Amino acid sequence: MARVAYFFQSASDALRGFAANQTRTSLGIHSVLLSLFCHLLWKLYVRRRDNPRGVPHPPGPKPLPLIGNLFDFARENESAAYLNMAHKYGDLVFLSALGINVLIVNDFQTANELFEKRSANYSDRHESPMINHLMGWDWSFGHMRYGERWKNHRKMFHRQFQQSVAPIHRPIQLRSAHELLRLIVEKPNDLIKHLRHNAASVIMGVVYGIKVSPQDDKYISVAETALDGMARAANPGAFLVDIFPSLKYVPAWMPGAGFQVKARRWRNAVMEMRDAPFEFVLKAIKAGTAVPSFVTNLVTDLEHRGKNDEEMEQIRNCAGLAYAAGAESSVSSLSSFFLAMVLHPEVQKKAREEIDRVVGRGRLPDYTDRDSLPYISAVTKEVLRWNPVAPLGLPHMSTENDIFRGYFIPAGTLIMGNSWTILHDPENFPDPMRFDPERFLDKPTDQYLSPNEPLSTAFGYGRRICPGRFMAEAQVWISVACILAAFDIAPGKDEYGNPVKVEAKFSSGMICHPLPFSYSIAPRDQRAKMLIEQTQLMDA
Ligand code: HEM
Repeated sequence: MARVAYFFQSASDALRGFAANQTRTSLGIHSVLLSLFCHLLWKLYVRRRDNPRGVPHPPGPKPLPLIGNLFDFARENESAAYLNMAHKYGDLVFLSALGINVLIVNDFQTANELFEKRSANYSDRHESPMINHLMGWDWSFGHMRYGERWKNHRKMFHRQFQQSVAPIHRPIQLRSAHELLRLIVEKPNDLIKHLRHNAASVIMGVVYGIKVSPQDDKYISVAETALDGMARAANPGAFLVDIFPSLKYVPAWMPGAGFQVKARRWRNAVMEMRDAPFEFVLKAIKAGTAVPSFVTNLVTDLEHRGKNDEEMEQIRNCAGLAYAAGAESSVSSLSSFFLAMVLHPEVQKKAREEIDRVVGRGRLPDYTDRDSLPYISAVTKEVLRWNPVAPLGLPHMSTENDIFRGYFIPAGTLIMGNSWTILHDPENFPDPMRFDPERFLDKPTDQYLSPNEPLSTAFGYGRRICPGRFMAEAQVWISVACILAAFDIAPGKDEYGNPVKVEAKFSSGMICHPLPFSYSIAPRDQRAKMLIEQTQLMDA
């Protein structure tokens, strides 16, 4: 199963990995050092040219000669490492190594000033030669440079997933939540597998109208190969071509150019992931058997207005990205929810009391209950805050040189909004490590996250903020509501029948998952089991 470090790996990993792996490459170390030297000279020249008065960079650890802050980039426990730096250096922390500049933004107001108020300059993305060019991800607008092409794709995607439209996806989300309950009853030990199937079935249903199979689905297998390739390519220092982009012109037959062969194999999966379900829907439209979906609606509308190849390509690209961008994040959020419930029986109890009082025991909750279940909404928000899916956000890139609060931020700097630090700021969220839904109860019960609310940082920043967030949040909500209505969640038992001690520990990397933990999950009682079984008939 693919673990998606989606889009591209953090600059820290790339830089640290380069240091670790360069000796293993068969390309001569001397030519690498020479290229590096020329690269640094060029960067030095650019720095003098662009910043002749030597305006200081934002504060940060003191760089060493030549290698800069190479060893200051955190490689594991990133959140803790950057939180420590935030304590030492403040809202802005600047790191620089091998000509790559990284700015870490640790405070909500500062993030707002850069990503919202100066969004024209802080909405670009860095292009990875391996991922974007050689592996073929250049069609994905999540990877695209800021500009007309990105805007057109984003606009199309937004139209189908914006706040006012997102509710039309709810029937599929509700059905998938019910299916998740049934799968858990059937095989409670395969929880993570079921969460992956759940994410895939919502996205493939909404985007293509395709029903995926819980076992060995052909579309999902291809997507997983594609995403696995991206995760590997994003591994620290995996491919020198990301440090020296001109290597992308080296032909595949040259010694040491194995990366070209791998890139070609992954590229096939990337293109099939995008093209196979799309072609299926085109055929279904022709045959008159297509069901309403993102692709069906847009293609039918386009054919009505007169075919336009560019727009058709855009539909194909937007649809292809939805699974790549959305699946793993939804899995991460719901896994964190299960971990939180194992650790907090008192939260389960309160949630269940609310559900039983409002919904009763004769049915499962649905979206019509949403306004009457504020505690469930608070649990959903707390899940997104407690363990943000992308703790360091996805790096944005600055397009032009900027002076901000008297500091020089060069063009091409990677800006990481430190969502973890922002969402654990004790001023906004007292006792931040505690999983405590009550903190959201006295706040307005708006269902959706606005950019003015710190919690929105769980979905990123400014013009790049997650365009799937309305659907994503609604999916977490309905899953949380149905699971709490139907199941008891507890720590697993050891061989003597004692509960296993569970701690909240999370993986490193771009997308953060809870590390495997012991759990037991079973229907609350016979009545809950019956309700779960009945969903099969209701949704047939
Ligand atoms: C709980 C689930 C999710 C979380 C926490 C999440 C979070 C994020 C974050 C942090 C970003 C980066 C934003 C930035 O660069 O500042 C992002 C980007 C993106 N997300 Fe999500 N996401 C989720 C689900 C989804 C879903 C279900 C979809 C699709 C239906 C989706 C589509 C996208 C796309 C297309 C981008 C790229 C936007 C761009 O570069 O313009 N996400 N998401």
